[in-house]
Amino acid sequence: MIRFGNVSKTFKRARVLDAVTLDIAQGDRIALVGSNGAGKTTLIRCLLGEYTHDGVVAVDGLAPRDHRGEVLARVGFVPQIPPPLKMPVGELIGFAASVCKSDPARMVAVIEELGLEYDRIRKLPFVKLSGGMKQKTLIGVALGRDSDILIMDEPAANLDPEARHIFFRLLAARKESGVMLITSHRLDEVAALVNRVIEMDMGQLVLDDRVADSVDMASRMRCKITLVRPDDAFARTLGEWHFTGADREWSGLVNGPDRLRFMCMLSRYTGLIGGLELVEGKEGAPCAPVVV
Ligand SMILES: Nc1ncnc2c1ncn2[C@@H]1O[C@H](COP(=O)(O)OP(=O)(O)OP(=O)(O)O)[C@@H](O)[C@H]1O
Repeated sequence: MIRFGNVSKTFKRARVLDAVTLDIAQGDRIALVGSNGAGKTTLIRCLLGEYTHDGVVAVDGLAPRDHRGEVLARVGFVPQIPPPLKMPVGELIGFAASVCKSDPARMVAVIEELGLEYDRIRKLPFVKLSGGMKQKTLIGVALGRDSDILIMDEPAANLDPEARHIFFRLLAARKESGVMLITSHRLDEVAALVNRVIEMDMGQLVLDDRVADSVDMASRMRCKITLVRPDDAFARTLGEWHFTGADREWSGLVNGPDRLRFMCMLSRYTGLIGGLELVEGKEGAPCAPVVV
């Protein structure tokens, strides 16, 4: 459905995306992770047709840069940084709904579900809302419409715990539709929602892991790691995961819901890992080897 082919982006002389090739299919729910400045937002902006770039970006064969209207008509988007719009919230909702051919009441319903009293904010200029209120309003706009591509750039960063919980519940209800791409610094928070994890580092894809569609909360994974050489930092990290061992041999258990976070951690140390044995099983039951 979405294709990035050898996409590179340079700002002045800084190469921010470096030959990114990635295919995204209908049904993919992707956590896009990576450290600050890795290139996640830039990749998204290329998909939205906002930046010129080298290489190919296509949504069902259409280049977003040349067919912005057609592509954006399919995209619900929550930006990381809210735009500094002076128009009152009510006007913004009315405008967004008319552009998306949606019913403003659907957007308002999401906003209220996230805990905002719409009547109290509808006359306020959007730019004067708090960070969390802006984010709730933008989530309302993105989720209160039909779209088969949902792109969210750190959407939960400013939400209070109750709103985060409701937000992820709303997303879980849309799990079956189209494509979801969500950037987050908290993989644990989105782990249960996604079926693919893509990690970026310095403008490149460094991990593309497809995971089981539903994480079995009761499962656990027995893991044995052999290092090519001892490493203090890795030993400390494994200690934090309650692994035991010394020098080159380490072993421990990883619970189902932590699986993605664990894999992401391992991906940072691939150069150090000489051998990896993963054995999966249910809590209390003997583990059967599935991956060696
Ligand atoms: N408009 C721009 N002009 C110049 N440099 C830019 C621009 N946008 C992004 N960059 C640079 O591109 C690099 C990648 O930025 P990007 O926002 O894509 O990273 P990110 O992975 O989304 O980071 P974060 O997790 O902090 O949001 C950074 O070094 C940033 O300074």
